[in-house]
Amino acid sequence: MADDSSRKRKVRGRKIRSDRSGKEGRRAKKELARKASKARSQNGDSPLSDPEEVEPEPFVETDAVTSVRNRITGWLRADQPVHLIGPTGCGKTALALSAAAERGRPVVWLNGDEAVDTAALVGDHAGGERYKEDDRFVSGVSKQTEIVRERWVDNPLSVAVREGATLVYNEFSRSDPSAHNVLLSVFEEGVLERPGKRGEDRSIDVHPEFRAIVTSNDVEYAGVHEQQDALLDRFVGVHVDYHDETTEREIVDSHVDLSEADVETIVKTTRTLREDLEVVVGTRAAITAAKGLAVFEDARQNGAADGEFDDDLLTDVFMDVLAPKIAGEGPDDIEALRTQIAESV
Ligand SMILES: Nc1ncnc2c1ncn2[C@@H]1O[C@H](COP(=O)(O)OP(=O)(O)OP(=O)(O)O)[C@@H](O)[C@H]1O
Repeated sequence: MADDSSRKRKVRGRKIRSDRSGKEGRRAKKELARKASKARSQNGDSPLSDPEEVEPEPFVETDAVTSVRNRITGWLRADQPVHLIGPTGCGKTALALSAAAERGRPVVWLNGDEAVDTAALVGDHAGGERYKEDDRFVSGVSKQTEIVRERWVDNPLSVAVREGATLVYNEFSRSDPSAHNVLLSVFEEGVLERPGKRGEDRSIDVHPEFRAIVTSNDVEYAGVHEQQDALLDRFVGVHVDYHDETTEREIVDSHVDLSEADVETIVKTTRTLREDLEVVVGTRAAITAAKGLAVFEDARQNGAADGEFDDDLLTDVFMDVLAPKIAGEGPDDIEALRTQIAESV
């Protein structure tokens, strides 16, 4: 994403820095969201989650961000499920949620992991209700019947296809590929089969407004959790890369209360580390480092200007932020990471 495409900006949502006008703005926005939600339910839609409320984090829109988001919403309008592929922490989830919110339909959120199977997607029997009927139709003779009524509980995919929601399925490639067989008939035939369910409503007709956005890490996309081609072919794949420097600065700035010069230093350091290190250094790392530097009072050398942090502390902070990425590795690797960070800083 080019730097020059980031001039126009718009910040939506909540900033940590809060002033009176900000609070009033949020109150007005909440009120609008409440009215929108009411209007939607009166139109027959089920407000599963208010699209205004699925975006509690600040969302920065530069031209570059808006352009990717428009590609996503465009494909959704063309009734194509969208697969967002990109490195960890580059902003896929934020984009997916923003595109979903833009549609003004209810949003259903799902996180992929090993434990997600077909039942976790479509629903399951949640035990049975058991009761006894005791007939004493002839004096002295009694007939007892035990009745077990099964209770079925729908899970996110069933709810989303029925209600015409936008399904945001984060890190979907972390789930077992066989769990996704049910998605094939959803995209192909417009029908969701619920394998465990008995009776006439075993399948659900997919609502015409149902849409899906899935995200995956570009490493896992090609890794052990490879999903079946037949499914991946149904999606359009939108590749998302790290944002340009100006956008990253805007994003960090929207999350913390630091001066522009401070944010600039943090983002520059993050981008240098991204080039120099083997571990993935996403925008999330920049935000976390900025949150740390905002609270550590000894972050500055005496008399240092905005944007100048104590080198050792900057190293410590980025070390803490990135250390989880080499968790489980030996002391040599930890030391090597520290040395590399110190050199880059
Ligand atoms: N446009 C944006 N406006 C504000 N914050 C953003 C924006 N894009 C990304 N962020 C922030 O950057 C961080 C990383 O973004 P996000 O979680 O969307 O990345 P991701 O690519 O989905 O990461 P992962 O691969 O780990 O799921 C989050 O804290 C998010 O709030």
